[in-house]
Amino acid sequence: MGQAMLTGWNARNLAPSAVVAPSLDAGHHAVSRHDLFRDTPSAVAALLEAGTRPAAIVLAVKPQKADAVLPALAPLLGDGAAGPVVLSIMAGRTLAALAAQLPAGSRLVRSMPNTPAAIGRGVTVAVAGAGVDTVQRNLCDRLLRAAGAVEWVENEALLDAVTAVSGSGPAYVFLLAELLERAGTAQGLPPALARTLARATVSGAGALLDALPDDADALRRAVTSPGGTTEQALSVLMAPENWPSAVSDAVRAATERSRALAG
Ligand SMILES: NC(=O)C1=CN([C@@H]2O[C@H](COP(=O)(O)OP(=O)(O)OC[C@H]3O[C@@H](n4cnc5c(N)ncnc54)[C@H](O)[C@@H]3O)[C@@H](O)[C@H]2O)C=CC1
Ligand SMILES: O=C(O)[C@@H]1CCC=N1
Repeated sequence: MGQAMLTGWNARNLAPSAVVAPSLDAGHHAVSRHDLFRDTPSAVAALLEAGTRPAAIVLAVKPQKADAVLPALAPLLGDGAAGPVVLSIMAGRTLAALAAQLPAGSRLVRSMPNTPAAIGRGVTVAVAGAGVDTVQRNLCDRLLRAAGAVEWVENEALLDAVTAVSGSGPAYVFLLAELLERAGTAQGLPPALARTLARATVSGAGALLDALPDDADALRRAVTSPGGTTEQALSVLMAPENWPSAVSDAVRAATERSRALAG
């Protein structure tokens, strides 16, 4: 996901210097390839040796790796209140859990992006922790907005359901493409044609949803001729025990998993 975000920044020509908040010294980098170092202590040492103090540190490791990575950031954070803003994209990991492993007063933002970030079509929800100032919040907003839309919320508890809907959501859509391809092949389509149709249908429908102001249910109804083929398919999919309960159960399970990853 960190790579997808960096791809998004690069695709939009947001070089590190371009995302530095105007009020910060020119030598301060909001993001650099150091962020991609796999070895956090080495990356921290390299930044300190270069005299570079980042304006933001993006935490994009697995939540399960956080315990190993967070303490290694301390030399960069110094006195937390005066240090860089730490922008986490880790699922589940709460602001309180992050704060407990970072110098006192560290300025923290928790966010949940999704993988369409790689083409600038992601959507992220973010929540700012105590003490994050306007400059830091704007910096995080610019970093996240380079990857797509950004929504800020005040209530951190919403992040678990956000993770279940939009963070994990692309996987549900890709699964639909997989299942459509498989079902088309089962109905006799050559596999290559089934693949082409499934991909084009999922991406085309998504693009239509994006391009038109209509609600999803209106677009669905527009496809559905009375007595036609779509109606037959939807009578299966929309049966309460099928997609309505499956999607609801899936989002509930993901929400609960996010809560369990709190740390
Ligand atoms: N994959 C997704 O769609 C989304 C993932 N996230 C969050 O992003 C985070 C990363 O998830 P993925 O990108 O899926 O995992 P990933 O395994 O693709 O990426 C994790 C990265 O962390 C690096 N890494 C591992 N140990 C490290 C260390 N000690 N120091 C520095 N880097 C280290 C790995 O080399 C790898 O590049 C997770 O916290 C996840 O919850 C958030 C939104 C969406
Ligand atoms: O599966 C996960 O835990 C991460 C968070 C949202 C998407 N991928």
